[in-house]
Amino acid sequence: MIRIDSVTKRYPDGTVAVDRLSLDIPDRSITVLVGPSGCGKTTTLRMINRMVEPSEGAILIDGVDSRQQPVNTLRRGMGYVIQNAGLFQHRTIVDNIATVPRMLGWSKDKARARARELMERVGLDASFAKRYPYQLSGGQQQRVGVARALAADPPVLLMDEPFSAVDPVVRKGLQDELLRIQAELGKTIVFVTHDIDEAVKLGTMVAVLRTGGRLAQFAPPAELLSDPADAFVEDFLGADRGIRRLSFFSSAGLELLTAPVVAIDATAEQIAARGAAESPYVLVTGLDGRPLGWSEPDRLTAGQIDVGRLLACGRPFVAGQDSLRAALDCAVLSPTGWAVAVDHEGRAAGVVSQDSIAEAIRGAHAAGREEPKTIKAGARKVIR
Ligand SMILES: Nc1ncnc2c1ncn2[C@@H]1O[C@H](COP(=O)(O)OP(=O)(O)OP(=O)(O)O)[C@@H](O)[C@H]1O
Repeated sequence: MIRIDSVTKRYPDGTVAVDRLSLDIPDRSITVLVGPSGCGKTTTLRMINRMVEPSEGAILIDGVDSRQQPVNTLRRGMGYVIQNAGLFQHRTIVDNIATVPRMLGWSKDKARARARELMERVGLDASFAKRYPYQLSGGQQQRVGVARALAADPPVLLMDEPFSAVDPVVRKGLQDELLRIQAELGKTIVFVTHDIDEAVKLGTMVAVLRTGGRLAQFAPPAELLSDPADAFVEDFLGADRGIRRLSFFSSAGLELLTAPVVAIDATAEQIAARGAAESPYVLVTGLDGRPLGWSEPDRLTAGQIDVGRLLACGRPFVAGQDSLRAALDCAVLSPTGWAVAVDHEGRAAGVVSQDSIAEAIRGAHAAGREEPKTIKAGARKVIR
């Protein structure tokens, strides 16, 4: 565990960047530092690897004051990733990634083999190995930055706004990749961002800092969204935190109706029977079970169902895997107001109305109120 123990940083010009900050950063999880510009996020991160020395207080790594070990030893255990990756422009990708192993005295072959293995892990095609950084996109360079930080297999990764300079689609891909890498490798990651959505998506724990480097709240994201500590945190979280909180509730408990689902080769009797079921619409599927579209039952003619005349079924959600937020989104966007649930193979698993989803949300909130406040770090993950 990394313990930030009542740390203050006062720069020589008198600026107090961090003010008596205390945080316990749990192992093998992602802790996000978030807050407005100038609130001391970068300063805090840099105090962990001693690029900046605290003016007061201490940082303990597994109970030992970080000043008790040589700074090089400390940094060897901490990969560091920054915005725009900070790659060496005159080195190939493979040699950029091999930098730290080479510094540690690995042979060139061994370091390059390790670099190639990491390229695959961060989703970079092997054909990039011999290229130079300028021949890669911003998102690809950022992946190289992550691979380079992982090269010597440090237990800790410090990441300072690593994905801020790339477009939203690439950024989402990088975030998903980081979550996957974290699940696979179990690193202790401290991640700085000013983007609260990124913090909520990535963080096992989120520390919200306010200007002056003071801690406003330190909590798992679901708790942040349900119980912001004060008006500052509430404001920082933004207007739709109620909807965003639904990302933490599973769709597993939704009652799916299968009666209103008919296959494209349905008989007249089957269509008539479905018409009497609980929904004013039926969902037509292909012979493979995949949803094709909605229709009112009396508009369907057995044996002659015209797929082109069906109402679009929109994006379905994966029953049990996706969140209540995803299910609600599907229902809101559906022309019928009903969401389509599919299984992992994309076959229709049933349909669900907005009313049922609203009921499930009420149930989830009621259950949430009964839960203990302290959620164990690492015990939760945003569903989708
Ligand atoms: N070397 C320095 N000398 C004096 N003041 C500094 C120095 N570095 C940072 N500061 C000040 O300390 C405060 C915190 O800066 P820091 O970079 O840690 O904030 P931040 O939250 O990471 O900001 P941003 O999101 O804009 O990167 C700011 O007011 C900044 O101007």
